[in-house]
Amino acid sequence: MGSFLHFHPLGLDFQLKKMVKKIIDLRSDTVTKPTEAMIAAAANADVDDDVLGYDPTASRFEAEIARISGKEAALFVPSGTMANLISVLVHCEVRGSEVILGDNCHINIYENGGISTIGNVHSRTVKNNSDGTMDIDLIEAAIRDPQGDLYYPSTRLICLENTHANVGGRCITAEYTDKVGELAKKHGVKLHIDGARIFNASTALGVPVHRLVQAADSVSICLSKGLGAPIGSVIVGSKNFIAKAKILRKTLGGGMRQVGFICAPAYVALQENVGKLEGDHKKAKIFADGLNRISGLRVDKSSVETNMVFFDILEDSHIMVDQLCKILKEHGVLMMPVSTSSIRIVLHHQITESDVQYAISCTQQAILQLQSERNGK
Ligand SMILES: Cc1ncc(COP(=O)(O)O)c(C=O)c1O
Ligand SMILES: C[C@@H](O)[C@H](N)C(=O)O
Repeated sequence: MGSFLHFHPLGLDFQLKKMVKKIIDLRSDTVTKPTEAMIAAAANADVDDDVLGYDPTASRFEAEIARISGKEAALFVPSGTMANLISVLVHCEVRGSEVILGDNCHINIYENGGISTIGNVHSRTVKNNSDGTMDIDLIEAAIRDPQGDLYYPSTRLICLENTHANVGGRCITAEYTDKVGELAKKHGVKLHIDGARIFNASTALGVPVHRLVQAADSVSICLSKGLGAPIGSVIVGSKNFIAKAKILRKTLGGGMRQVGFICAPAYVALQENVGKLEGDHKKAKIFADGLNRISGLRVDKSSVETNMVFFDILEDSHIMVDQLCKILKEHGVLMMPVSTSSIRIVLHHQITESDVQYAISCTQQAILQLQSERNGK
């Protein structure tokens, strides 16, 4: 799977809005709009100053997500990027720390190198396999020898990502995570899971979230992805870890006052949308099958485990990704180019099965249009 090209929000010009009645936004599961229930929850939230004291709605929400994840405590933060940044920096609070992470993971590619530029943490990448894991023996080989501290950074953390976005939203099993956790303990290092889509993994594997993250010392969980909240992520971990995370959140400017106003919609998302994830996964499989029936396109069906579909435009089709996305945009279908020959689509609860069929049909028509233009017909 490629990484994103220069990602610029696909701005919608006025003409586009005139031409189509509905935008089918498949760029990400981050694009959902708050539901009426979420808006009502925000408007009626019981709030207070969460810096001077605590916001009651935030506290209730944090307690609930700590319970679900099987951890002692939780902390609401504005984004998944901040959740990962804070988690890594708390684990690696000693100068000269190093984190081991996948070469294709979100923290390594899409978070502006914040763990280094802000946190002075050195990162050491290990190749991500096509299923999102890293070979256990390669992780162990990357752990620095404490005897070499005159030369080497000190390994303090290993990061996993579940589901793994850049390999297609694939799930990491509890058994694999446990093995990495055992390795971490053996070497006295900690384990963080970027669980932006951990609920998708839980749904697809049929394994509770608390079991998937049992071996982790900390987890970041996004409410703003497939769960459909407008804003927010949560860090879960021990009480001591979360206490340190709360201070660092404030240091980073993430201390929020009446935060219940945005926790309330996130709470609604947690209560109402976990059950919809299975439908998102089903729509992804339907989409993948539909694309595979279009000549010139290919989807590796084995990689479609959750709500993401990456598809390739075959070289002999002579079709450019940007050409295809442009025509689809004119028909109200938005997709995310991830390389010069592949495109990502992400399903979410605001995409219907008929939207899926319409998008497949538009893709088929666009391909035919481009091929006939190329053949000069
Ligand atoms: C796997 C993963 N982790 C972390 C993030 C960061 O979340 P946010 O966009 O809320 O910063 C994302 C994307 O949004 C993601 O896909
Ligand atoms: C763009 C990327 O950062 C985001 N996490 C997504 O999956 O859409």
